[in-house]
Amino acid sequence: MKSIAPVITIDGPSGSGKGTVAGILAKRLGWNLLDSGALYRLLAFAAHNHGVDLTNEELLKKLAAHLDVQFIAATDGQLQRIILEGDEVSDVIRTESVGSGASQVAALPAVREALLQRQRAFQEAPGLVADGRDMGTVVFPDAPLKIFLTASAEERARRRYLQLKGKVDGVSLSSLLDEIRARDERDTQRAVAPLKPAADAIQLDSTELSIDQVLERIMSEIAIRDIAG
Ligand SMILES: Nc1ncnc2c1ncn2[C@@H]1O[C@H](COP(=O)(O)OP(=O)(O)O)[C@@H](O)[C@H]1O
Ligand SMILES: Nc1ccn([C@H]2C[C@H](O)[C@@H](COP(=O)(O)OP(=O)(O)O)O2)c(=O)n1
Repeated sequence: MKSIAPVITIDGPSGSGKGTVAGILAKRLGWNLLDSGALYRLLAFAAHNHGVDLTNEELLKKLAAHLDVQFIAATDGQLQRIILEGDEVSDVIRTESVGSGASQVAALPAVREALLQRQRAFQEAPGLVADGRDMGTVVFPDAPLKIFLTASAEERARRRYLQLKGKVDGVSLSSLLDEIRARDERDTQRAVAPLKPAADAIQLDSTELSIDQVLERIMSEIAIRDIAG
């Protein structure tokens, strides 16, 4: 019988720490990493480059199905790199305007459908850490460990502000808070695969926790389940 690689899903709103925690966990376990939000960001970015309107579901579906993207795994001292149509876009897709575009295209059912198999293809031995909004509910419903990571909107905006300050011109805490709230609203209210905890997810509020404390909690859940060998 073909053994199926285990998956740890980490879902939650923007700025809760999913990407950071997923990246460290994948490295620690020696597992593959799926940053599913990057796929929606890449699609929004590619649509902009090709002059495709973010409401044109038919064309976005085609673009999603043919997205020419490579994820180059993190190495010591280097984060994962993302290449779109031959160009490195690891940093440019991280702006809040691309995030907002990602949230818009992500509300379209045909786009989500077109990206589903691409995401499931990341489930390879020895295991996968997958972060996003619907990893535990839709993409990997059988995952043996599902985390739903949250934090207050104020704390998430503060984290984003610290992250972007000095790198991006004109960032303000109050506009980041507005953008985060608007994205939360769109991501939780959409009809298809909305942001919500899976029934069997462990909910972790990181507002008062450091990154190390969050990791410690997740490592203890991994140990309890004995899923990482
Ligand atoms: N528990 C935490 N405490 C303080 N800062 C954090 C915590 N978790 C993440 N961060 C920081 O917050 C920012 C956003 O984290 P990120 O992992 O990108 O969130 P997400 O992927 O959920 O949007 C990063 O700069 C990260 O270092
Ligand atoms: N599995 C996913 C991942 C992201 N999305 C959408 C919704 C999000 O607002 C955007 C961007 O996601 P991303 O995880 O990169 O955003 P943050 O790092 O949390 O700010 O994409 C989604 O609908 N489903």
